[in-house]
Amino acid sequence: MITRQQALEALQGQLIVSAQAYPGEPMRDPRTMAGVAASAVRGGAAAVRVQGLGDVQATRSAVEVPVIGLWKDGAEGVFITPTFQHAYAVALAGAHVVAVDGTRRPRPDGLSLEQTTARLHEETHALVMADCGSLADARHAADAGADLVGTTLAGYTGERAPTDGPDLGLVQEIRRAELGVPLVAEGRIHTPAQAAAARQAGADAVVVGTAITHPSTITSWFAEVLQD
Ligand SMILES: CC(=O)N[C@H](C=O)[C@@H](O)[C@H](O)[C@H](O)COP(=O)(O)O
Repeated sequence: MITRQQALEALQGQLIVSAQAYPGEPMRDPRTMAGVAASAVRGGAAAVRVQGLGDVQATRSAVEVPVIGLWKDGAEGVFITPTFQHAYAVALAGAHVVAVDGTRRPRPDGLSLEQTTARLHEETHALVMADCGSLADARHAADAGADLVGTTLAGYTGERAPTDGPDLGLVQEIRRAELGVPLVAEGRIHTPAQAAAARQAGADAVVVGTAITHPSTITSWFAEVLQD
């Protein structure tokens, strides 16, 4: 049993690895993704982030580090754990931290982020990570009671232009705003140097997904440079 405080302390200064396979992909299978997550832990990940109830359950059994769970429903608008029911199910599946859409956009169930967070805190032991796309989102999420804020949606919501690598400018802005909640840099961190730069910019923890756990994308990076 990992307590809230232990989960937050375990993440401080650390690498979190996101292991996700997308609909229709060959690796989209809970046992496979739990194995990928466990491999990341062997390599030094202090926590893992996985998608879908089956992957959360399988990963909980496969690793002893905190599990950040989410449930993607769709691929546009508010789709990362969009409603309280999605979030509650992710918590019941065993996630220590539930990652939810942390933007200021209306949620499909009509609840505010604050109501969603409060109900999750009341009804489960899970922490809430708000996946944000801007400083205004992060501020709003911290006010709404989120336990962690992430830059996960930077460049995906129209509020900020997508950057080639991580949006370090947003990391710096959120750090400077001193919101009083841990800040997680996430999104397009593709190299160890970028992970270090995200820490340098003020992130308390860094999530790397694609560059560690998405073989078809990594393969394409190599294949592209060999073509002419
Ligand atoms: C925008 C969105 O849907 N992000 C998702 C959130 O869970 C994942 O698809 C990303 O892989 C994850 O955020 C890690 O980012 P990257 O794979 O760039 O290291």
